[in-house]
Amino acid sequence: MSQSRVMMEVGNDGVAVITISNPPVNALAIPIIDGLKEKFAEATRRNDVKAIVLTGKGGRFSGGFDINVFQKVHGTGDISIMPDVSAELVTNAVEDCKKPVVAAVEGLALGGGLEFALGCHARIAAPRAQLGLPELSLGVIPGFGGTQRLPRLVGLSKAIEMMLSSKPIMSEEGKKLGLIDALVPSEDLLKVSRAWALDIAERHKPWLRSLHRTDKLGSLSEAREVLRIARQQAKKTTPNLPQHQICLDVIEEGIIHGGYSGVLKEAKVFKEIVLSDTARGLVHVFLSKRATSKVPNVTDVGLKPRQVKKVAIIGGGLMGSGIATALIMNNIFVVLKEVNSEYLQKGIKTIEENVRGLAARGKLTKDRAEKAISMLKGVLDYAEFKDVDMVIEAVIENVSLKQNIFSEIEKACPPHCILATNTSTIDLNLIGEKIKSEDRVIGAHFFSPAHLMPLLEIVRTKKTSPQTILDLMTVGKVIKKVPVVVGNCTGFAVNRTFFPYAQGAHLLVNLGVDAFRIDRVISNFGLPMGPFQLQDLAGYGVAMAVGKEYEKAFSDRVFKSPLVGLLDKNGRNGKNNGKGFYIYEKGSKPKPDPSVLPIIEESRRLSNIMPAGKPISVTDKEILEMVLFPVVNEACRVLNEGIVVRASDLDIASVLGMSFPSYRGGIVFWADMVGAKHVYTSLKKWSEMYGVFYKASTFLEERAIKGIPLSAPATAAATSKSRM
Ligand SMILES: C[C@H](O)CC(=O)SCCNC(=O)CCNC(=O)[C@H](O)C(C)(C)COP(=O)(O)OP(=O)(O)OC[C@H]1O[C@@H](n2cnc3c(N)ncnc32)[C@H](O)[C@@H]1OP(=O)(O)O
Repeated sequence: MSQSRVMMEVGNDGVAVITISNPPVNALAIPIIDGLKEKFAEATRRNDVKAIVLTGKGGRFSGGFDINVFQKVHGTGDISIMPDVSAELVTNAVEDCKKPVVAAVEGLALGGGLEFALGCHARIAAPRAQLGLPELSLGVIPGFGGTQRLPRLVGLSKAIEMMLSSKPIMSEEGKKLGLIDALVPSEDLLKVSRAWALDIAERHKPWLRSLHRTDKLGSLSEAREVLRIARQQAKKTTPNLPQHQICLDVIEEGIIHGGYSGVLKEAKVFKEIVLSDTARGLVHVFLSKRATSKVPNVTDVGLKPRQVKKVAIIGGGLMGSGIATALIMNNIFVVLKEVNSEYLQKGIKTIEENVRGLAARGKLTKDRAEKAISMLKGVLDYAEFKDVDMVIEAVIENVSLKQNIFSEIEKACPPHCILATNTSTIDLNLIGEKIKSEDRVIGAHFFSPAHLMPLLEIVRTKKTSPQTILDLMTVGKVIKKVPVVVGNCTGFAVNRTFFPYAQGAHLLVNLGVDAFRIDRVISNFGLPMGPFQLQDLAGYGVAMAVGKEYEKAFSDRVFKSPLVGLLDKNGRNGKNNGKGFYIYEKGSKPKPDPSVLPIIEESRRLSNIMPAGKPISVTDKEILEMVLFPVVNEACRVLNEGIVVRASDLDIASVLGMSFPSYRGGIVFWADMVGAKHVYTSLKKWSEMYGVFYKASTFLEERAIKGIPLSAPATAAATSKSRM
């Protein structure tokens, strides 16, 4: 097996070309590592081999160590699965090889892939190859010597920037930095690399071992200063991520005690950090994100996605204009329909501002921005709908209005056209009730701002055809979203799961807990802002409108807080009108607004739930759990009802739709780390103290009692209830 995946060919020139072949990205799986060990040993041994070229098949050098192995380590806790690559292979077999080794890099060299190239004696690259060490984004640090060799090739500051940001550079920049020795057209890559390797063998070119170089490191005091500043910055920007400080410590070891000492420390620390909760969470998110593109009976039944070239959007409000922006920026023609020219012009203006704003921030070139804007056409009737491939309705949340629109578009659009709605709450069966083509009705639930937020929740009904789902998934990918296919229910997967989030926070405030403390606890946990600041941002109108929907759908477990109504009555509408829980001043962080306190007091008086009229006393941990465990509880109901294909889809949806911290792996993953039993017993206790809002779901109760993880696949009984 290993032999078939790492190939070696020895040419008449005496150069052995060792090729990694593991499509699609030539990940360094364990058989590949074994194959590399074997081929390097053979090439070193053979007398007819003068020099070696290491390359990857299919236009990609390597996407790094096989991330699935991390998952196995996490599942088993057995770190011995990890092979010794850093010392035994990259250092001893490659860098200290008796024959020169040149890396021929094309497409990408990431993580362990780049680390192999760093261990070679020269690196020749094709244009636009991505070079990077993204390990920190997986919660680990580079483990094949990257923390030592990269600073020695590109300088300390640049190496730290590349590792801490996890962002790759292009081979063109790599050439300027000295990471790449020569940049050559793809077709010449192997030819030039072979010649380069022979030149080293014949001493026409220098035989450089990266680990032995010191010329780019600067003096010890300069290096210490660079590290000090990097540590300070990392502390500020990534306070919950241990891998950043650890990576800097490992880099420092090599600077003080020499590269090989650094390599040894790196290997030791790597084995510890790979087992950290952060690595578990981030690896889970990486693999789960890719799993969302596998939808049973949709992506595995041989259907081919049809191309969507032209989309009509009905409604140019905040959502409609954001969706239109996302589409035109990715080369899809958009027809924007509004009811009158005033609204239409407003919608078009918003879209143009969105696109030009992105160009101003350097996200796309001016030319690309103008091209995108030219792909938009505003209309006031349905004439242009005759050749659209998809319609996305994005009008206000009104059932009969949506039903009328669906009847009209069914007549105006061609028979293959996807009929999508961007509703965030209304039952899709209701929206499609009055038309014949219910198989083409689907939810395209974007998150605001739609041109920036990465999640696309695709809502299917029992009648939606697999082709329609596949086509919308494809559009999602074209516009660079992560499409997650979910079933139909109030709030769908994300908003439904998170409806108790704001309610839990309100319940605590009404029990006497300080609102600003709650926000602090939640943002320290890793969400970008707490629930009250989030409500300020969305405006209280949204909170009141969706609150009513949830009261209708989940009357057995909602908490009705008088607070939002009171804020509204007092003329407050959050950030919109500058009167929220916080004071918003340009250029400074939001500050708690003391004038909101009497309104909170009034709410407490009205709700009258404080035990014996006194505020409850809780720890920060309890605050966190009293806000998030009800969310976990609702997630359990979503899983039980089969609203998502797999638990990890809900993790991805929570990370991308709600900004749940990715390093905690998503809502279900986090709950399993905390333990279903603890979630259940806590909820049980609080439901006895504070009422039905905390009542544990049967799914949670069963799993807690039986010791089954919440993420374990549903039982046969539950599957039969699936809404997918
Ligand atoms: C010890 C070492 O220091 C540790 C390491 O090397 S850790 C690994 C470091 N490398 C990385 O983080 C790179 C991770 N991969 C990526 O960023 C992207 O996959 C990529 C830029 C390589 C390619 O992106 P793209 O073309 O959009 O394809 P993408 O869908 O992401 O990946 C294609 C397939 O390759 C898989 N894949 C990509 N990189 C992988 C890796 N390092 N290990 C295992 N599988 C990998 C993906 O899971 C996906 O599998 P699927 O088809 O079954 O869903």
